[in-house]
Amino acid sequence: MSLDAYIAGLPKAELHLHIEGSLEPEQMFDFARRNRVSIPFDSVEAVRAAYDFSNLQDFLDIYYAGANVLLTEEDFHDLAFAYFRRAAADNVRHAEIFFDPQTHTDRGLPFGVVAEGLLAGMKRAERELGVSSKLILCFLRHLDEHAAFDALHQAGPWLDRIAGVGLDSSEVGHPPSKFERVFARAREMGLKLCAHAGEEGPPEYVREALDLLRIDRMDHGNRSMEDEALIERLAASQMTLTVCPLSNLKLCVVKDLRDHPVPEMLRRGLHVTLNSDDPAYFGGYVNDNYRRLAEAVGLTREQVTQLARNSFEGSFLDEREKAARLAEVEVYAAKSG
Ligand code: HPA
Ligand SMILES: [Zn+2]
Repeated sequence: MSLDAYIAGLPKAELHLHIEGSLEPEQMFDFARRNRVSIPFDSVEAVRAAYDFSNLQDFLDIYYAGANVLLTEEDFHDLAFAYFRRAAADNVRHAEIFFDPQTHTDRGLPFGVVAEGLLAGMKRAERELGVSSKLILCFLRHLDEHAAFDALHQAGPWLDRIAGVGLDSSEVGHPPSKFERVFARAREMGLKLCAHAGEEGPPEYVREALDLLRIDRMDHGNRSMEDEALIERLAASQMTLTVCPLSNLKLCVVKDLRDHPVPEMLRRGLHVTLNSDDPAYFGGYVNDNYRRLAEAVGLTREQVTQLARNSFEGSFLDEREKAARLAEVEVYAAKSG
């Protein structure tokens, strides 16, 4: 069996996926048409041509504009279910998806329209595709602390169906320290904590995410590799890093996939996972990330299997569910060996 075929059938979890970043250009046109919203493109090709980014902010400007076509509960349901269908085709058995409520409530949508639509799509995916999932509310870090508290407050009626909080959007200039109090509040409420750190921001931001936000999982974390003490700390604590190779390539975090830090992260014993981030914008879903990285840096089958194990271990599933999913990985690895 080729490594590509092995990757295709390997059971895996996706832990870093912005649901708004799964909005494919075709869907953008469908939603715009049915909601009578105008978009500044005349064809799917023109949209794809605009996806040429030189940094995170370049991408975010287009990503937030794309979200304007999402208006109804049905839109959010359809967006989520389409993602799960695509993920199921990659043998993603479990996904923990981020959403950015402030992007929508700031345009006048009720929080409940977004949450109910996404939760309905998640429920249907569990029922029809057998893909389990959890929902993570991300605070936009370019906005202030008060806005983050407001988003957490608005989430109140849905908090029994929200697994955790995250921190995304423009990193540089918006350090984790800005959100220390709202993360402390989320922790008291029993929510899991994630934060994007070290995508473009310096190792100091990674340290703040660990020490001030006290995160359970780190999104990206690439620039941790510039700091020896931080590498050792991440290895010792086995902090899960949700790394996104094709995102890193498209946003120029790495110049070439051959320079990607994952092999060094694995060599240093970091608990790394592979994820798609914003697949509609970055040119690939989970299996594309595994395959393209494996090809570029020469991952072995054993390394690929370890990445899949890590994805379940790093999830917010309970220990019994984790064990069941991990057993599926071992059965697959043994059968395909
Ligand atoms: O990769 C990302 N980084 C920061 N914010 C984001 N929002 C969507 N994707 C990203
Ligand atoms: Zn992200």
